[in-house]
Formats: sequence, structure tokens, C-alpha cells
Amino acid sequence: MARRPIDSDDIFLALDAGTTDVKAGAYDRSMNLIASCKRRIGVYYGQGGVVEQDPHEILEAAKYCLNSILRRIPKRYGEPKAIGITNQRESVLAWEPIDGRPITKLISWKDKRGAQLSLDLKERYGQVIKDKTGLISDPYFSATKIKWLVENIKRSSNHKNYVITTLDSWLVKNLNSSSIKPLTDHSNASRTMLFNIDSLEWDSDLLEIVGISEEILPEVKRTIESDSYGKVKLTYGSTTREVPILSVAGDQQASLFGNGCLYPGQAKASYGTGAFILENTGVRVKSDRLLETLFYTYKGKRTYALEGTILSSGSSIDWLVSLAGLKSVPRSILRAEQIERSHVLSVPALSGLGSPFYSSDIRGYISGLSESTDIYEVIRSFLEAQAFLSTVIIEEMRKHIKLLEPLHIDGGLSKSDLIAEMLANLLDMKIIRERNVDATMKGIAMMSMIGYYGIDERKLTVSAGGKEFNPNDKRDEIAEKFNSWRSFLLSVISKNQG
Ligand SMILES: O=P(O)(O)OC[C@H](O)CO
Repeated sequence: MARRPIDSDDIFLALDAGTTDVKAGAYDRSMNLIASCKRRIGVYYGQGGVVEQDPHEILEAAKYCLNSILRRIPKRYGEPKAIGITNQRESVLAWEPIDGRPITKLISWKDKRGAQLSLDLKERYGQVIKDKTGLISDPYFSATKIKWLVENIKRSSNHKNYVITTLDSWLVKNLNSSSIKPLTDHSNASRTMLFNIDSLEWDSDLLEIVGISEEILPEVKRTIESDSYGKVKLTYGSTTREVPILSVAGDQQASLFGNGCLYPGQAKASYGTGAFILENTGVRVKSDRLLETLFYTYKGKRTYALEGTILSSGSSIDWLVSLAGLKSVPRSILRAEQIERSHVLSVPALSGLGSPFYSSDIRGYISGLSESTDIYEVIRSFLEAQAFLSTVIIEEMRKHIKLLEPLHIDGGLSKSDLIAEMLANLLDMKIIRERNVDATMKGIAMMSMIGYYGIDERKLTVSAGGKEFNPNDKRDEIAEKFNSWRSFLLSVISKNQG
């Protein structure tokens, strides 16, 4: 990769196509955010575990946001040098490889249509899947969704020539100024449950086991790449710009990067639609109860991470606030945080339980309700559950690799001081919430900048800092509640198994 001179007027773009919002940002050379735009997108929840999104809506939102930030970049900056694209992971759609036209909806990572198949796969091939992909067979990953799409296309249409890919691949195709074949990056491929994270290839045994042909999958490239992903064509008014795409990554990997976790032992927790806790492990570190995944690849090097997932995070709070007929999520959270003491306990497993339990058929439970319980106590218990579930995951991580201080937190729900304070006490460590809670966009912009300059990622100097939370005198009280909650969780799990 060519090295280029560093100029203080250089700027880099980021596109983050998440589950709830599509966002774009422009960053200066020190990774200060200088313009941003966000558009909310719809999620359709149907019977039988169906969760889908409209790819056209996502693409329109992406174009709108990118064009809108271009208009807002101050004149003193030069042309954007590069762009990085990051995305909600595991979600897949089928499309025409020549013109990029979608032939299905985007089947969300939250979709459970593959539940039975993933159970069967777990029973028969659980260890093979873990060894090869680092993942635990679950409908969360792409494999069973891809299989469902293949069967469905066979039954309901004449389409013969199609590919099935994660969202990054489709966006790269549809935003490109030139014709480009279907491509994805290693971090996204590692979430499909079909990709061998040691050999860095689609795994022929797994493809055969699940019954998927490699021909319908995209080619896999490095996360930070100088010349594979083409250029994004941006037009506004009479101006057209072509900006090279120099990085593509799954959103949680991008946020690990954006939180500056570039050394083994550094970790972050992102509280978005779901919550995702990732620790940089450098090399692959095996764990039976957590997910081993590719963090990023750059030049000849690969870096791995351990991951624990909470399937419903911000989405559970949104759901509860709207069910209660309350207007504002942030105001409801603030009010819930002010409650002195609450006896309500919750397991907000609205989409099943993620790590380290992987029970896709469990649903949400609440205990401790009385006639005097008010809705804010219940909201508080949902917030507390995020800190408790995170603690269970991090306890598991600590069995495998030392966790370095501080733990970085980001994502919309990380604005909750309650969650941050509880984490500091439960984990007995410093927590840092980034000044700008959007580490995902920052991470993908950082990756594109590294690709542009061709520099060593650990030599980066970027602006950082944020609010610190440390263990305090509430430690015993929080630990006591955690113990009660843990017993409640175990009773929920055993009830479900029985
Ligand atoms: O859309 P988010 O930010 O909740 O992230 C979704 C994850 O990538 C799913 O694995």
C-alpha cells in the first residue's frame, strides 16, 4: 500500500449502516467529527421470528446522508481522501450481481427463521462449527438465513443468477461509480458461520453441511484495502465526486477500532439496538461460551477478538417506553435513573438470550412487580439488566484473557450514567465513555485514513477522551442486586429448559 504525505486539511468519510439508523460522518486528520448526518430506518417485525428491512430505504438513507455531509464540510478542507463503510453484521439479502438490484428484503440479524436449522446444526456439528468459525450455532448468524433465502428463491421465483451477501457488499456495489463484483471483508465474513477464520476462506465442509454453493457468496477481501472496493460516487447539485472506499468492516469491529482498542486485552462495550462487547485478543483465543471472531485484516496481518452479545439493548428500552405510551426515550431514561431504589428485576430477552447462553427461544421476564410499582422502576430494571448481562459476559472473558483498564463504552444507550456507574462497580474498573459516543463511525473513518496513508495502525495519534466512571460507595448495594438478579436469571433459564 502506497504511503501518502499527511496533510492537515485531509478529511475522511464514514458510512455506518446500522439497524436503527444510517449515519454518515466527515472526520479531520485527528479524527475530530466535522460534519454528520443521521436517518432513522424502519424494521419490520412479523410472526414466526421474521425481522426484515427494506434495502432501498437503507440505500436512499446512505446517499442522503453522504450528500448532506458533503454540503456541510467547511470550505477550508480539501476533497475527501477516502471513505470507509461499516454495517450491521450478519443480516443478508439476495441480489443480482450485474446490476446490484435486490431481489429480497434484508433478513435481519435479529430474524429467527433459521432457529430450527441452527439447533439441528448445533446438535450434529456444533464442535466443527466452533472450531472452524469460532461461532456457536445460532440463528443470529448468516448461514441459516442464507439457506432460508436459497430455499425461498427456489420456491417462489425464477431467479437463477443471484448472490447472497451481507449489507456491506450490497452497499459497496450500489454506491460504486464503476461496475464491481460482489465483495465483502474478513470481519463481515467471519459472522456468517460459513467462513473459516484460520484459513480465511469460505469453508467447503460447512458449505456442504448447510447446503450452500460458494458461487452465491462474495469474494472476501482485507478490511483495510487500497484498491479493491472501488469508489463511491457522490453527487449534489452539479458537483460529482468520486471517493475511494479504503475500508469495509462490521460495525462492532469498527467500534472496537474507534475506541482505540488496538492492543490485546483492550475492550469495548457498545450499547445500540443490541449490545456487543468485544475484546482485542491479537491472536485467536478459544472460548466455548464466547464468540471468536476476526477483528480486522490489514496488509499481511490479521487480528482477532472475543465477543459477547446481548441481543436486545436499546431496542428493549425503545419497546418498553413506547408500550407505556411515553413520548421521549431519553427523558424516560433520565427519570428512571433518578429512582432511589427499585425491587424490580428484569431479563429483557425480547429476542432471546445471547452470550454466553445462546437460547434463542427464551423471551423477556420481569419479577418483583407490585401495585405500587411505577413504569420508571421497570425501565430502570431494563437498564440495570444491561449492566448485569454485560458483567456476565466480561466475567467469562476474564477467564480467557486479562482485560485491560479502562473498558470503553459507546452507542446510544451508553449515555445512561446508571449503566456506566454500575459497570464500574460490578467490574471494579474504570469505564470511559467517549466524548462522541459514535465510535463506530470514527473507527471506520480511522481505518480508511490508515489505508490512505499506508501507516501502521498503532502509530495513529487521534483525539480521544471522554467521561470517566470509577467504582464508588455503591459497590456493595449494586453487587447485592446483581446476585439477586443472577438467581432470577438462572431460574428463568431452568424454567425454559424444563
Ligand atoms: O445495528 P447495531 O449497531 O445494533 O449492530 C448490529 C450488529 O452488528 C449485529 O451483530
